This record gives sequence, C-alpha cells and structure tokens, in this order.
Amino acid sequence: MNMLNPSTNPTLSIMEKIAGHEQVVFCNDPVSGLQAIIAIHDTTLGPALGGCRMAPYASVDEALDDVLRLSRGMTYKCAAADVDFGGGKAVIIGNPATDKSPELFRAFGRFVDSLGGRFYTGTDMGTTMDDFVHASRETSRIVGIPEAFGGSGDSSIPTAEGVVYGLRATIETLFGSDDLSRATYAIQGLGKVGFKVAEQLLLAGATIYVSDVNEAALAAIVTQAEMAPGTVRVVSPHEIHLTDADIFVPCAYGGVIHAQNIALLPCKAICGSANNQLAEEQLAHVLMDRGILYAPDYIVNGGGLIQVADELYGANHERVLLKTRHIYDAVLEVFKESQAENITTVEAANRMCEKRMQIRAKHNNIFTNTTKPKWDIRNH
Ligand SMILES: NC(=O)C1=CN([C@@H]2O[C@H](COP(=O)(O)OP(=O)(O)OC[C@H]3O[C@@H](n4cnc5c(N)ncnc54)[C@H](O)[C@@H]3O)[C@@H](O)[C@H]2O)C=CC1
Ligand SMILES: O=C(O)CCC(=O)C(=O)O
Repeated sequence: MNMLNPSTNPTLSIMEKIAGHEQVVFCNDPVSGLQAIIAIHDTTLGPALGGCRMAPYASVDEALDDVLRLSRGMTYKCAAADVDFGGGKAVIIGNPATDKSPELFRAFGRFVDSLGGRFYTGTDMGTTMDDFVHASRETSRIVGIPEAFGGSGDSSIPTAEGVVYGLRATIETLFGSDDLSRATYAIQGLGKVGFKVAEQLLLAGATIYVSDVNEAALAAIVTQAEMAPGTVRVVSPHEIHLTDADIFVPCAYGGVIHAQNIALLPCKAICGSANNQLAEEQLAHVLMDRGILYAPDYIVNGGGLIQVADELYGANHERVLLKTRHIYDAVLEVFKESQAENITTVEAANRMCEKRMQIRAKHNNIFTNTTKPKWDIRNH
C-alpha cells in the first residue's frame, strides 16, 4: 500500500492526487442535485468502510482533497481498531441545512450499491441516520442506521464513549489519575459527538468551555449543566483553542491545528473526535517540541467505526462498548511508544497500524466481493 499523502498538494493532477488510492468515484445525479465523491483508499483489511460527510465545499478540488485525506485516515483507523474493513469515505457537496432531500440520499445509495460491496457507509459530519434510512432503500451497504431499519443505531454514541476513554488515558498520562474532574476541557463543536462528550464531562463534575456556531446546541448544553455537578462556559468559536483549559477537544471540522495557530495553543494536550485535526501530519513535531500531548484522532474517534464494523456479527451494544474500551489502552500504548522511541504520537500510531497492515497484506490480496461472502451483512 502507498503510505504517502499526496492529496494536500494543490499542484498535482487528479491522477497524481489519487495515486495512493485504489478507486475514486465521482457521482453526479442532475435529477436530485447529488454531487458526491466516494474514495476507496485501501482494501487490504477488507471492503472499505467510512462515513459520508455533507458540506458546502467551495470547489470540487476542496471536496476531493477532503475525501482523499479522510479515506486514507479510515485505513489507519480500521487497522488501529482491529476491524476487518479497509479505508473509504464519501463526501456530498452541499449545504446540510438546505440541500438535503430523500431523493438526494436515495441517489447516493444507488451509487454506493453500484460498487458491489467494495464500500460501506453511514453518517459523518453534516449527515444523520435519517438521511441514510433513505439511502438504505437503494442498497444494503449502509451501516449505523436505526435498529428498526436493520442497523446498529447511532454510532456517535460509541464515538463519544471512545473520546472519553481517550481523555481518561490523556489525563492519566498528564496527571497520574484518570479522574475526569481533575482536568478542564475546551470542546469545539457540540454536534452528535461533541455534545455527548460534553454531557459526560459535566456529569463527571468537570469544568468545560464550549463553542459552536449553532446557538441551539449551546443553549442545550447550558441547560444540561444546570442539572449536573460540572460547570460550562460558552466561548466564541474564534477563541475556543485559546482558553486556559488543560485539554483542547476538537469535535467539529478538520485542520483546526495549523501553522498559524500552533504556537499560540496554551493547552497541555489535544484529544477529540474531529478527523484530521492537524492540517499537516508534520505539525505533530511542533506539538511534541512544545510539550503538548497529542492523542491521534483516528485512535481516539474509532468508537463509531467499531460499532458499524460490529454489525457484521449482528448488532450488540454491550460487545461494542467492550471493544470501545480498548481505545483507552491504545492511546496509552501510543503515548508510551512515542516517549520510548522519541517519536511523535502520530508516528507511533502510524507505525503500529502499518505493521498490522503489512502482516495482513501477506495473507490477503485486494478485496473482492466473491471471496468473502460474510461481508454480505444484510439480506437483500
Ligand atoms: N459521528 C461520528 O460517529 C464520528 C465523527 N467523527 C468526526 O467528529 C467530528 C464531529 O462529528 P459529528 O459530531 O458527527 O458532526 P456533527 O455535524 O453532528 O457536529 C459538528 C458540530 O460542529 C459545529 N461547528 C461547525 N463549525 C464550527 C465552528 N467553526 N466552531 C465550532 N463548532 C462548529 C456544528 O454546528 C455541529 O454542531 C467530525 O470531524 C467527524 O468527522 C469521527 C468519527 C466518528
Ligand atoms: O462512525 C461511523 O459511522 C463510520 C466511521 C467513520 O466514518 C469515521 O470514524 O470517521
């Protein structure tokens, strides 16, 4: 497999950009208005799996860059979570607040179906389970929809659980105790994942700073705080990374840590759900030099993946929570390896995943739908 990440260089041609990927599909349905891209990065471990994001990308190039980087991240996330899936992701170009329709998601479902089982998908930023109930009328390759529709339910629940395990491992490493109330947190984004993380921290008695562009989400967490032992302070979206909180918890979009703000970060650690928190992987060196402990995003946010991959064996919430607990151990392992080898936590995590993939690559060739009938997870 190709470990390079060429998607961030704007001067490359499309074929050069996708050189590290197995397959990229551009989807266009003028009737519903669907414009989407599906990227399959690597199927060494199994068929590609990854959520579908909907966002008002400024250009197709921007959407392509996002889906290439996100799908590559899923390959590593699958290896880290030790599930039998490979890396894929989809993006729909559009405003989630105004451009959704059942027809649009049904059209998306037909494109997913056309891949014949090479790609499974579900919710991500900007999409909900309801959207994929529409898509599931066209394809059985949809995961994480309500149990009443044959899915395993809201995958943001285990994602949030996993983030809290990641936070525990982080404060254990910082303070020698995994008592969540010992630290303070700055949560960026109170969506499906961030809101649940905020609720758990408030219940544990922690002080949290929160920001969102959605006023209703802010009002809802303030109401929750009135019934919990913790304390919440609302902060402007422009200042959330600048508070005096011990841990910055990005739970919105990617690229939030970049060359312009990295020197200003006052936090002791970063641990959140957002995919691709570092604008470039090399920034992990700057964090290390500054003594900021970075919990790699794709290890921390693997809970949702663990749930949707677990659907292969029939949905079981208890089993998913047991598997999600391993995120605590995985984060600690990465921190220890980084310290022992004097490498960044990103390098430590990547090494662990690449080793797993190389071992499996000796036994697997690329995924084909006919060789592994167990992937036909739902009756047609
Ligand atoms: N939903 C899941 O199970 C998983 C999510 N993730 C990642 O976690 C992140 C959050 O995902 P979800 O909670 O599902 O998304 P979501 O769409 O439900 O929530 C995102 C939240 O961020 C807010 N937001 C947008 N711009 C903002 C800004 N400038 N400042 C502060 N808040 C802002 C939105 O208003 C929204 O409340 C994404 O990066 C996603 O890829 C990763 C793994 C699984
Ligand atoms: O959480 C999901 O539903 C799928 C996994 C995924 O897309 C992710 O972890 O980013």
